[in-house]
Amino acid sequence: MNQEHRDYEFIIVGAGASGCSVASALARSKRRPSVLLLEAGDSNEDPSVRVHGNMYTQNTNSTQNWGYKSTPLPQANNRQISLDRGKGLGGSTAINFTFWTRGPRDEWDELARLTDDDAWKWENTERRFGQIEGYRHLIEPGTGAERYCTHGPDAYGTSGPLRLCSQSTKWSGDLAETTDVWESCGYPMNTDSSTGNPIGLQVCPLTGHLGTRSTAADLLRDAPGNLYVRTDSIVHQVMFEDSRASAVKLANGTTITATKEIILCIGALDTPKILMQSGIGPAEQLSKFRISVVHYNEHIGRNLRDHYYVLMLFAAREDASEALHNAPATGGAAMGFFKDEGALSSSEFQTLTDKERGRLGLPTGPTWEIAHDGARVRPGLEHMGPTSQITLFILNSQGLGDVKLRSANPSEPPLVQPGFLEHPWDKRIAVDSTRECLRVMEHPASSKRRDRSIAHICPKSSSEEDILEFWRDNLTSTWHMMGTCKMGRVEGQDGACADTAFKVFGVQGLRVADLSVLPLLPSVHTQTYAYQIGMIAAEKIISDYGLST
Ligand SMILES: Cc1cc2nc3c(=O)[nH]c(=O)nc-3n(C[C@H](O)[C@H](O)[C@H](O)COP(=O)(O)OP(=O)(O)OC[C@H]3O[C@@H](n4cnc5c(N)ncnc54)[C@H](O)[C@@H]3O)c2cc1C
Repeated sequence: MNQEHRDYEFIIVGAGASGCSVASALARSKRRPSVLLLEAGDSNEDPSVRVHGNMYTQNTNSTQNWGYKSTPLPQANNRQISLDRGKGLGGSTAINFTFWTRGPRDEWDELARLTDDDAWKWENTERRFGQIEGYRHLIEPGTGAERYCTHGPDAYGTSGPLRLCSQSTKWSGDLAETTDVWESCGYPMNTDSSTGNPIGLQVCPLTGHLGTRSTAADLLRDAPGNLYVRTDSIVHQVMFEDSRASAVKLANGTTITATKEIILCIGALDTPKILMQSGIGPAEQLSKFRISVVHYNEHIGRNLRDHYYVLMLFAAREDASEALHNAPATGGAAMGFFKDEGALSSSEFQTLTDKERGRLGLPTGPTWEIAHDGARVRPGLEHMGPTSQITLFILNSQGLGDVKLRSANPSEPPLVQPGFLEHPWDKRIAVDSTRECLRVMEHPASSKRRDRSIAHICPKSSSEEDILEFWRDNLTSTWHMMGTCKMGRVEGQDGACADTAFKVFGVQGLRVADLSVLPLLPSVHTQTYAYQIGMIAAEKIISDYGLST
């Protein structure tokens, strides 16, 4: 085993949204501690991997994606679902679809209540967003776009390192029309979702600017010399002296020592895997693979939750994509976050816990989402001619999955079994929301560009049976996995594996600061939560070690 000569005060593993946030804030703190950021993938520096126009396809670049797959899922007709995870500086933010959703203020406040910590309160998360956002307002007055986006340039932070932009310099007629169609069908407009209320039709910002994707790696720009970033460094194990995390062991056998703490930020699938490989996890997993026990915790790897979606494709009369594709920032999806009010009085609702019922009732928390994009000819589907696509997401999915070890070999991917479409609540939302999408496509307002007689990919009918079969054939992950190392006030209570300061129970010197720790599944896209987790963890570490004085 090679022992590296140099020690670091802090070692952060994983350079995604959360890892870059922790590393950047710790390294810039007044005391300038030595911080090593270890990332398995490469630097992602090549400009070709930053083309914002590839926002929906960057995840197909196999060098940037771990390429995990689920186990065959009976509730998805035994299909193995792609569980994309980004690799390289920026992590999943380097391959994601770039939608920036600040989330519901009520859910941030609920996180503050669950953790008994005001750091999570909306007013504090709003302040932190302001610190990292570098928003550019591209809505041009006089183009009609103001009707869809009433906020000004200051709704978001403007001087942070993470470039964001409003969706398009040219407001495509089709994008506006698509939004109008939903409005004609009774859905409300939300012209400013920066305020902590995502409900309604909106055009949310994207993480990119003037054709270039922004990623979490942008937080590392101009970092001081006490931040050491090392790519192509796969961590296999955390090493312990007694029960104190003291070093990490890399795939090449090198060990590197941390004198203060090790912080795992490798995402909700790899974090439980590495914890188990390091001897922290359920007894059954540790004994099955003969891993020396450091601390038993039956909940590591359990409570996996995620959003999932289906795509529906309908014929369109003409290709309206020209304006969008020629714009420096592409996008062109009319988005909508909606609450299924009917489901809130359903029998399926009654099957939920009091806690979950309370959460679903929060005024700003949506239950389903659509991204309805412009009519266009799609690569690989040219034979269909122009099509219009609805992506339909279930946001508060209740099914719990798990992450287990595949073998004792840390190079093997984890064994992941998501709990998609298992819970009656999920089925209820899938049926209600799919019927709504079909209703919108049937509405006379849709007829201007859509050829309503042809649906290429959609349920055979609006019967419950056909809709659920459609979901089983088509559902896939939204890659918003979380919850596999939940935090809580007491070990084991509600599945808690780490305390509310992110410290892993039962050991010292080890924190988890990524989406694994979230005790509730956000009702919007998750990159914003991963950045917040990193920033909040950094605030706690800085305070614990007096690094700001
Ligand atoms: C295809 C796709 C589309 C998405 N679209 C959106 C979207 O539009 N909007 C949105 O808000 N969210 C989106 N997301 C989700 C969002 O990007 C993630 O929730 C967020 O990036 C998670 O942050 P994280 O820090 O927890 O993990 P990640 O960003 O995944 O970072 C984890 C890092 O750890 C590294 N790592 C893993 N194992 C090891 C190891 N053993 N040793 C060293 N390093 C390791 C990885 O290589 C990676 O760089 C999308 C995700 C994907 C995959």
